[in-house]
Amino acid sequence: MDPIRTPGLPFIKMHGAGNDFVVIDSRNGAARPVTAELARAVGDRHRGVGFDQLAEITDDPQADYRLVFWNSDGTEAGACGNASRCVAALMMEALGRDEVRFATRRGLLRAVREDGQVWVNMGPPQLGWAEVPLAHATDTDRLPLEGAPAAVGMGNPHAVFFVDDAEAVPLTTRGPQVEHDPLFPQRTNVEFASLTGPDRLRMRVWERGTGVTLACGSGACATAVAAHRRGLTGRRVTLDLDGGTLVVDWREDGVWMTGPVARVFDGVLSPAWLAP
Ligand SMILES: N[C@H](CCC[C@H](N)C(=O)O)C(=O)O
Repeated sequence: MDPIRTPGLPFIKMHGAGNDFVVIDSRNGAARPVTAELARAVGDRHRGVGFDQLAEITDDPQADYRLVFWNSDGTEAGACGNASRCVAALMMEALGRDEVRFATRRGLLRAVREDGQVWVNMGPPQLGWAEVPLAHATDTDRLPLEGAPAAVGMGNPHAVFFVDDAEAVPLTTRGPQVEHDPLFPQRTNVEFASLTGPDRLRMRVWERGTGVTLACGSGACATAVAAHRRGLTGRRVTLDLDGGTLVVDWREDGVWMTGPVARVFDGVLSPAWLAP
């Protein structure tokens, strides 16, 4: 056997506005190699590859494919907007189509390519307290927490704070405090946003199970929805995140989102590393 080109587990490294992913294709009856332990090991930026989320593509009888999302702490995420866009771009290319339907824990989602941009419909926002989920009945537009954030579910929970200056927020202290607040029985992703122009927001994010990331698609959707509910913006919003700009459009049939997609490299996890 060639000692350098060894077989192993192939993956693709991608990012969407700096929100980075390892994509593993487990379709066609391939054994499902991804476990919480593997996700943690691959997610380690020093000893593994590093990612914000690992997206595993699997077979689904009702859709073109199914997506399973893992955080770098080994927990599963119910939704991931940027990985959904990245994988949709990959699958549109592979299938030679401008539209794909994929299954997630939340249900069937759709992505389309329009004018070279991949848009994903993340579904309608979940605005009831039990859907987010929150620990008890309360107004999701203004939670009884310091800073009165809004709670929005996008298949995963989000707490959105509107602040004068998102740049000034101490993300690494406020983020984990809110993530672990007892009001969120499944913990929460945390966004801080400030209005910078008409229908334009600056947003920074602390992700549940991952920490500070350069962008978060479901977080951008949740923030746009919360901003519109508060009368701060219209239904189509541009969000400037640390790693790039996302556009969200809250339409009749769900919250659509688009932004940049990059395929960075194709790699193979070596068998020796996989089974030391
Ligand atoms: N980066 C993702 C969201 C990951 C959310 C995850 N941290 C969770 O536990 O819900 C996005 O683009 O939507």
